[in-house]
Amino acid sequence: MSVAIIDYGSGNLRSAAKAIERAARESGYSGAVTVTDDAETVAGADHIVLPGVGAFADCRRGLDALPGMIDALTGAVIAGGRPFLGICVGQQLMASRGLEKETTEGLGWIPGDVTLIEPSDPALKVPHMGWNTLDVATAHPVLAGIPTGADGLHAYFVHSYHLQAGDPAHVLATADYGGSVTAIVGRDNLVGTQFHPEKSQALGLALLGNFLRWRP
Ligand SMILES: NC(=O)CC[C@H](N)C(=O)O
Repeated sequence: MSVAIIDYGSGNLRSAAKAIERAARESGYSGAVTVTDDAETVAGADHIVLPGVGAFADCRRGLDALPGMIDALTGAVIAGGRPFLGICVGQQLMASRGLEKETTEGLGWIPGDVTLIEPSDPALKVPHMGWNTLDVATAHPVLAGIPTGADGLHAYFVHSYHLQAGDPAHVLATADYGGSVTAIVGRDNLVGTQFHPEKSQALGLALLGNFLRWRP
């Protein structure tokens, strides 16, 4: 058993790795947690996590720059059906395209574009930065046991863009920020969070533990 966290120079990996290690300990996950830039390690992992901060295009370039990584990732996740978690821009990369500053091709796993959020209330600043609750559209194993809705636990967001899925069934949860903002996308063995589970305290720890237990 192993979980690979892909290191493609996008930063923020330490906090993601630490949170996943803690979730692994607390959920009794016995596998290794590895931060790696090696395509073969990703190809052999049982669970795969793609974090990401910064601009969509920079993240795409970073991923492309790792020899064999896109093929290894696609092989493991799409052909192999291994459980995948994208975090923030790692989640945005699941889309067909990112429209941040320039148009950049995504992995195309969740049809749709990553577009600027436009809160209806001008007092709400972009980036959307801070804590927000989740409204669940479709119950999902990674959300098992997590209180959601207005009285639910809070997730931590830092973003200006979100994934507008072409198929509404791919949006598993939203947050309200002057309108609906995509919070979690997914289908089959794929899941992605716009918020940062590694900074989302109780909600994040529970979600990461659920992800490690997930056998889609
Ligand atoms: N938090 C970030 O790194 C920002 C992610 C992405 N560029 C967005 O604004 O949606």
